[in-house]
Amino acid sequence: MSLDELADKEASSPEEIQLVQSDAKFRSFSPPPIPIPVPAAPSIRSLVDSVSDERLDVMASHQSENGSISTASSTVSSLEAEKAAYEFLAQTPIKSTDAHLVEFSEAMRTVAKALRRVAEGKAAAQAEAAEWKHKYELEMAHKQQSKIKGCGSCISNDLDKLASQLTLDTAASDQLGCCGKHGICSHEVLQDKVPGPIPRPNHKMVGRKASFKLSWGCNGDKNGQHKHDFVSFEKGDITTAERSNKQILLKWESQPQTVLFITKPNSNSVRVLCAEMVRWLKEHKNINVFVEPRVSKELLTEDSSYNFIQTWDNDEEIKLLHTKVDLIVTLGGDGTVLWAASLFKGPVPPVVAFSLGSLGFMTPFPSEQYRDCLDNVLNGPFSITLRNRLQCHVIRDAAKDELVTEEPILVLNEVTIDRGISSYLTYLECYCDSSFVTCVQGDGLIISTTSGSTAYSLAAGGSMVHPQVPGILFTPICPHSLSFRPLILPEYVTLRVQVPYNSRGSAWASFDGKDRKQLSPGDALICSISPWPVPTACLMDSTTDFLRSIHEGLHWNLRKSQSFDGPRD
Ligand SMILES: NC(=O)c1ccc[n+]([C@@H]2O[C@H](COP(=O)([O-])OP(=O)(O)OC[C@H]3O[C@@H](n4cnc5c(N)ncnc54)[C@H](O)[C@@H]3O)[C@@H](O)[C@H]2O)c1
Ligand SMILES: Nc1ncnc2c1ncn2[C@@H]1O[C@H](COP(=O)(O)OP(=O)(O)OP(=O)(O)O)[C@@H](O)[C@H]1O
Repeated sequence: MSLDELADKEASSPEEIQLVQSDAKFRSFSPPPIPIPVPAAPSIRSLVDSVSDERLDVMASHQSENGSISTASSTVSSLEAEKAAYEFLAQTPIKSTDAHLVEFSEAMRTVAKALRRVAEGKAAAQAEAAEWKHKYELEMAHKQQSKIKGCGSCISNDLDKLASQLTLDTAASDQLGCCGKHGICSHEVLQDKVPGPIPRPNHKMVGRKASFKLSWGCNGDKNGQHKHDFVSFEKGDITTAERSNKQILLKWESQPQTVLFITKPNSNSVRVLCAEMVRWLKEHKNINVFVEPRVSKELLTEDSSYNFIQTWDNDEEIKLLHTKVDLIVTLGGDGTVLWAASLFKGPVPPVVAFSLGSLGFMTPFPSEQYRDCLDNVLNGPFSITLRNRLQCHVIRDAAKDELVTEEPILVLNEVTIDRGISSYLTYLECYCDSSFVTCVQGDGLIISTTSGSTAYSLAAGGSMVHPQVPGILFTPICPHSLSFRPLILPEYVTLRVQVPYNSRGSAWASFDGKDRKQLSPGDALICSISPWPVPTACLMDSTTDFLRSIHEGLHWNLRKSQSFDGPRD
């Protein structure tokens, strides 16, 4: 449905529907209710004319569409239609004050329609501008990268040079020369830059990144092959050449050297385990360790021999972390994995999540066996789940410059748009690419990744989806409608959620359950899948870990088995 049709649909008043339904009473058949627009400030005569004309149009359309009613409709004359309209108008007197009100409300609707069109146009232009800006930044980054020849994984002498670059630099065009056509090397994975100005190199954090290779197992055969062409159309027949969702393996090409620890705060058990693991990694594996500033203080206060740990002082240094860190270890629950992911606005190193929380959907590694687990991961190869993230842009109606958008926010679970503390229904207009999806009237809407499908979206009635399935979940929260089922959309679409001007209040967006932002009428939120997923290490493989989580974490479909004895066929 186009915006105009939508606006027209909204503009149809109860009187218009009433008009058709009343009119239908005079006929020997009952046509379905078809809204007949009431003209602005009508005279009785013109109203009658328009009603009889419309009536005839309706008859004509029914004749052509449905043969069974054509005989009855052929007996209806324009005279009868006019008479019917007069009778109806006599039942529904229109006073002159009503006529003014009708005229006034029509004018208001026209203004509202025009305002909405302007807002739509502006939001679309802003989204497009943001997209072009992003493309431009990537293009510039690629140009800069292409100046630097060679590949870090192939020319070891270049590694130090590369480490001092702000991004790990490998021209995309060099990829075949670098690692061959099978697999994606770490330099390809990490070549996209964090958007924004190029940060300066920080000598305090200089280190070497281990290179690795990704490969896709095929029908259980882990042969390291990765086909880029999933679909073939040889001889005009379209076939799926390869199934797209394969278990991905990460194989180190050089030894990982640096591990970043992200830990749940205010937990004694986490603090003790962190200290133990850091020391073990340093003493037994000679690994460089980064920790958060809070943890660095804690460790150094406890024991000055932890002076080998590294940390950061400001956000600029956090932006560089992905170029230094080979692995992230999280100690906590799912919230700690979300926190770790939120630190990386661009590429994310593989995450090894140890379970020290209550549910631990995304934390498959048992902390008691950390030595074996870390040994396996550091030696590789190991399975990973590539968890898509959503990139969310808030676009303010009040933004003076159309190019000015707030920094994008990346979420691993979901972005939620709800009514906040307001007691009014949330009223949100939703678009998918350029198509209108629906208006949400209820407590709000969850736009979730498949990883987030087992979090808030699940609680709101959304389906559980395997994290490797490429999709975006569209789940309403308490919709005031009997028919609003959750949707799953393909991962390549862009969603836009707009707070319309005629909304009674603001909406609030929250990102992975944090960072609430107010969305005033006219503001919009634009979401699409980010090019930077979170690779999480699997204990077994993606599917086994997922099924284990829903069984053990959520007790999915737990029921006592029926006893053997009893009635039989
Ligand atoms: N009604 C609800 O179920 C509800 C309400 C608000 C937020 N949340 C979820 O909480 C998340 C934030 O998590 P937190 O730990 O920072 O907050 P939190 O401490 O409030 O924990 C929320 C719970 O959600 C679980 N969880 C988080 N991500 C999950 C996932 N991907 N799959 C399964 N369970 C998951 C956590 O283990 C925890 O038990 C939000 O992203 C949102 O999905 C859920
Ligand atoms: N490194 C961190 N810095 C700041 N806050 C953090 C950090 N790690 C986790 N948090 C926050 O602490 C809260 C609790 O963390 P987490 O969910 O991991 O533990 P939990 O609640 O014990 O586990 P579970 O969610 O499984 O019950 C979350 O809201 C999370 O955002």
